[in-house]
Amino acid sequence: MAQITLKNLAHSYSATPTSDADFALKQMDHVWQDGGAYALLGSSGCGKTTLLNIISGLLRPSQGRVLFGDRDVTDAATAERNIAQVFQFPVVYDTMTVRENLAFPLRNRGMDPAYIKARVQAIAQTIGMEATLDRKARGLTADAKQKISLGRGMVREDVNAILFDEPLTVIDPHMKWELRTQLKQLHRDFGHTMIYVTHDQTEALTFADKVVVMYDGRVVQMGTPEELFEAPAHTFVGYFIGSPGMNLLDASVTGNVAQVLGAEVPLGAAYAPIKGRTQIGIRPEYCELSATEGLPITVRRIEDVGRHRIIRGEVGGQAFNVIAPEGSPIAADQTRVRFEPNRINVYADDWRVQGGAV
Ligand SMILES: Nc1ncnc2c1ncn2[C@@H]1O[C@H](COP(=O)(O)OP(=O)(O)OP(=O)(O)O)[C@@H](O)[C@H]1O
Repeated sequence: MAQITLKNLAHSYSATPTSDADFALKQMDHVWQDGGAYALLGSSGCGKTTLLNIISGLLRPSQGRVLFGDRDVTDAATAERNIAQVFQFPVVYDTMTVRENLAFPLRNRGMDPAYIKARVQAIAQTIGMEATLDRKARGLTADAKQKISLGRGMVREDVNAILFDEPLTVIDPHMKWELRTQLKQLHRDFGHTMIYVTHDQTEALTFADKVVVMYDGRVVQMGTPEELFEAPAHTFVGYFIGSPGMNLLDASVTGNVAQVLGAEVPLGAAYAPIKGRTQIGIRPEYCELSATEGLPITVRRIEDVGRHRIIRGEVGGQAFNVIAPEGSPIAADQTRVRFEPNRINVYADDWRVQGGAV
């Protein structure tokens, strides 16, 4: 297992990049801790696969270095990096049995047959395939084949890291939940460094200790699910994490007061003068309808989603969402929305500004 360091890393698919826009990955410096479970999350085209391919050695970065522990592996081929990879679609040997498929990476390294037998059995149990161990892979469903791929990715205990590229895409929804939970358990049991690429926030938040959010070729935040929820470092994180995402309103901020749509909104922290486009961000969970306090809101519709209700409306002509507890009455005179001051984040040109004591 190893700590992975990305030093001064950047990548352009163009041989002659001239501007930032030509870089699929903008310059970054990051350390991924040994034994961490990371999810790499972001929308399509933000650079997740590019970054994963650089870590695995499928792609050489146009700038910077990749270190596994103290070893510089920037120029090392994938095979030399001692990693396991699981891709979006199954990679299995059809003519082999499930057992032979799972044992393959261990046999290849000349491991002891008794160890192989026990290890394959343990992995088969984890992926729920003990009963099919002696069946040929040919003829199995896509689900089952992908479970074999996952099992093979996890069978070696001595790898530096396991990289998963959207591995649950072909798995049915119920099984997805089960496999995610098992992956997390495997991480607890064996402590491998795991990097899991996905564009699904539920998948990322349930799997990872640390979620790495990418946007437009940059890592915009690396944090625990709670940090991403409470203090999104970038407006994209606020929008992307949460259902619905964070509300944003243009504002001007002086000290611990924001001016929004001509009204004063108290903030939980004090801010030095801010340059650039200033916005306040507030999660729907921390908003509340009121008859007397806050900004005017026009309610458009109310959605019942089980444990709570989503009130969809508009503030200052912009879409705005409020989450209300299930069963709480909404009166006709509740035409305003108030915010919890301590839960308001302030942004300058999309980046979170740290406030100070009031
Ligand atoms: N081989 C390539 N040649 C040129 N441009 C590429 C190549 N591969 C990716 N890109 C570009 O680099 C950017 C990042 O792509 P990448 O595949 O890393 O994103 P992603 O976040 O993994 O997206 P997805 O979730 O759709 O797989 C995109 O603009 C993409 O068009």
